Amino acid sequence: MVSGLTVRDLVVRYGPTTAVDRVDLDVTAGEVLALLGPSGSGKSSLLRAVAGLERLAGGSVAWDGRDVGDVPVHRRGFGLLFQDAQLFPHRSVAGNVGYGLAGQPRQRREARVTELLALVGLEGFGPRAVSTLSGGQAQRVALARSLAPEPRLLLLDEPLSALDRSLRERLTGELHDVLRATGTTALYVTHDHDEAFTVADRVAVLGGGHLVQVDTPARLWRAPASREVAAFLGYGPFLPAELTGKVARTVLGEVPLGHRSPGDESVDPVAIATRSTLSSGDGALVGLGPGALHVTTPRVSRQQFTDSSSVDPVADDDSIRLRAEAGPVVPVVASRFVRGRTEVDVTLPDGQVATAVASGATEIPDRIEVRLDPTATVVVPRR
Ligand SMILES: Nc1ncnc2c1ncn2[C@@H]1O[C@H](COP(=O)(O)OP(=O)(O)OP(=O)(O)O)[C@@H](O)[C@H]1O
Repeated sequence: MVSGLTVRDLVVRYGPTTAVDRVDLDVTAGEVLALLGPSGSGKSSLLRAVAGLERLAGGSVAWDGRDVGDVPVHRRGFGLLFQDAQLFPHRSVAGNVGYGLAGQPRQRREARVTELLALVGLEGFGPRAVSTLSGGQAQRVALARSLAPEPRLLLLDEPLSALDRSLRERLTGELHDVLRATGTTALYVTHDHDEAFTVADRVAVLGGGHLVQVDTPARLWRAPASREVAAFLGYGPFLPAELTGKVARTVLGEVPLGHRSPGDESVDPVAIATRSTLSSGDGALVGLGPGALHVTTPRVSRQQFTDSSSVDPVADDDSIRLRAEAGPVVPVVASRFVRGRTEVDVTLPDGQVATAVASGATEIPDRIEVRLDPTATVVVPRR
């Protein structure tokens, strides 16, 4: 028997707009799957269709192999958690958390409410009026309320997006822990890839209503299927690359393709799997991830290092060696000191602007030498 959620060929339309276009998706029991994508990509429409809040224009939604298309929202056994906590203002915190347990004996209900408040870090908050809660506390109460009836599937739509960044980061970790501790099966809508990567076992990327890629966070990060996915995850700029057998050659240097010699950590097996599917005729793009460009300090102070174009490649043995070690020297656009390191925006030889990093607070001249770290790049098809 198929266990968990099965979505097949799902279509959601609003008049002429197709918001979800023939999507197939599986969430197995106990799994947390994030739906990630830019604004308007169809995430909420897909989630609402699973919940029963949106009419299906095509396809099916099933739980444990049974179609739930005709089952009304409140009978699906699915819990919902939205961006706005939507707590009942005239009930206490305990009254909110216990709302879905109305049919249970009082003692059992109270014990469950206490247990859930402890789980979300709000021990002792039961008697509080919800109007006295901070945004983060209110969202935790909403989470406890949605978990109370032990839904077989929890549907979360941007549950943290109304909170400020530091609180959001903290609650993302807590949410991960709570969902695991309760063994909750969940579908989690977010436009924030850090949030998706922290909370989910697998991430489904949507673009224009289509499912573009589904994978574990680590595999998605290391081997995005296209430039669009890579750009959405934060890679960029993208450098045109010429594929020559075992490397992708760019203006900043070479990135190894589907090949690794023993002890060579510069390409990981996941990246190899993707990169080996690129064929040399198609051309490729190398996307720069965070930290892919380093500001380097020339080891030898020579005139050649101030402008790489002035290096004579065949001058003498020494300069050939130096040339091989040097990266391009590029003009600096701007620099800033962020989180203990210096980020430097530079103009690459092809005119694109990229960010290079230097450790610590470093004095940055007008032109710097940069070097590419191939382990922080991705190679994607050019089309
Ligand atoms: N009630 C509606 N009526 C008409 N069009 C809608 C409606 N809801 C959504 N849409 C459209 O459907 C498409 C998908 O919207 P949806 O809200 O599912 O995307 P999303 O990825 O969740 O976006 P966001 O992150 O901004 O919430 C968009 O083009 C949107 O304008």
